[in-house]
Amino acid sequence: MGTTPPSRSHVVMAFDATKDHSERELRIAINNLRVRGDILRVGDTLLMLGVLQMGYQSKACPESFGVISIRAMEEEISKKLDAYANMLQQSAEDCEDQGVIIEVKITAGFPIKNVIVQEVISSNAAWVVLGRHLRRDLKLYRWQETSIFIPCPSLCPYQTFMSVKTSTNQKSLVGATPGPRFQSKIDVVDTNAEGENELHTSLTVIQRQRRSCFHSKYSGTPLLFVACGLKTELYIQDSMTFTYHEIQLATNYFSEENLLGEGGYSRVYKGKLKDGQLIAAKVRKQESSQGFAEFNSEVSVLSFARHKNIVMLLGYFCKENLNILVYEYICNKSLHWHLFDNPENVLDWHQRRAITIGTAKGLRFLHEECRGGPIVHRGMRPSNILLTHDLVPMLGDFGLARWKINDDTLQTTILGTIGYLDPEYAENGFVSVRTDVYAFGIVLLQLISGRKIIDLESEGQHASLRQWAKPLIKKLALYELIDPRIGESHDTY
Ligand SMILES: Nc1ncnc2c1ncn2[C@@H]1O[C@H](COP(=O)(O)OP(=O)(O)OP(=O)(O)O)[C@@H](O)[C@H]1O
Repeated sequence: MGTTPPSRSHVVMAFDATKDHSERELRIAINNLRVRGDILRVGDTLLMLGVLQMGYQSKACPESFGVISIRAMEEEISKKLDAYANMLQQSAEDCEDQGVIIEVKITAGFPIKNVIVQEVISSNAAWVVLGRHLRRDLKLYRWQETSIFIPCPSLCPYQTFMSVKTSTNQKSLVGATPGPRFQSKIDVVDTNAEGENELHTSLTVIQRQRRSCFHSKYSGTPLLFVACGLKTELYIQDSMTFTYHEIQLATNYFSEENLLGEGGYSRVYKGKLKDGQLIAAKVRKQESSQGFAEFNSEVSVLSFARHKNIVMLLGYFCKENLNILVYEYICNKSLHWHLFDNPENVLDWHQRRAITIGTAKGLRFLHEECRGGPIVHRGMRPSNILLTHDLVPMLGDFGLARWKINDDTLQTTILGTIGYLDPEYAENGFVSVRTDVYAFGIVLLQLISGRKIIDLESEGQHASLRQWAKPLIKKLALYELIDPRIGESHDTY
């Protein structure tokens, strides 16, 4: 190998993203790089650079580089970025154990070699590893005087390693203007190369990048870094940390009077912070390992899911076996309490309608608008819908929530409450946003009818809400579904 590269901070692994690469192929390539030990070191960043040769069209026909083609490219890049981020999840976790961060970047540009060169310069890379499809292009580079080529084990599809001198020889090496290191949106960059011979071509690049952030405790966290390169997750974690003492004081040392309730995995205490903010502190039962998974899930999901119909996580405390989540306090109990435990003040039709719409908005936000991809709540039921004093619904209890990084259904352990589980999930463990939509449908039936999942006062099949409601819905006898306690107050339309 000879020379030691001047900078060890970045290693670029470039591949042709126009071609298909399997997860296994990428994992083997990265593993091979890791086990060598001389290229990737602790503290390094491995940039997985996928190059799409889409810009070629634009070069041939620049006027076609309009809004439509850019949009198509953006979509293609986003799709690829999601797919590769997904495929690299496991490798990123492996690398993280070794102190190496993986970044994924998809760039559409032409000519492909200039795109790589630009990236090498802008990331100040110490090494470049080229995928086999790109290898033949290597001949075109004038890098030989500063490069060392290393043959790779045959299994590895990334067959050429190259060390580049990034500090002194940048311009003479490549002759392309360095692009911005991180971009916060998709950018179109046109640069005229100033280098020699074949590198005298115009370079058109559209790119998008993500930095991997694989939470060491909750691997379901998606890649959220679109381009800015900031470690958003770490920032949130640091700023959201409470001390144990703060929570102790706020809850009057977790006194019984402050106990709001007890779930399967935790106890929830009301409290008041020094600045007057009311909180609900959810303390995990130490014996519960499922509780620890739930704790991580809530932190990961609620750190990013902020919406007017979603309970806000203010912070948390986490030390060894002691995990506490700190939420804003929601003052008016749960929908379950209002529907089933508060016979004196029955919710009227309009209130139920507003609660339905607010709940649906919270759910739509999770499924369609949340940063980082769809979130499946998996615990949609009236006891997890908290109400404010003016009956605004707030979705809570994200212990079972999962990121859904792509559109495929995800198979998982079946957790949830019987009666709200859709058949696909209950029978096979396939979870998707439809899991929540089904549960929402059941909650909707409960809001309309005021009935529990199992009505102990009814007999036989009629005891089950779903079996009771289904034939009525089928024959469109919808008025028969309506809670008799609200009489004629409903809006027929
Ligand atoms: N942010 C909050 N504000 C006010 N009360 C809350 C808040 N979060 C939870 N609670 C209340 O604390 C109690 C326990 O909540 P938790 O979510 O742990 O229980 P659960 O949903 O009943 O049970 P499980 O965890 O088994 O699903 C419930 O009565 C709930 O209404």
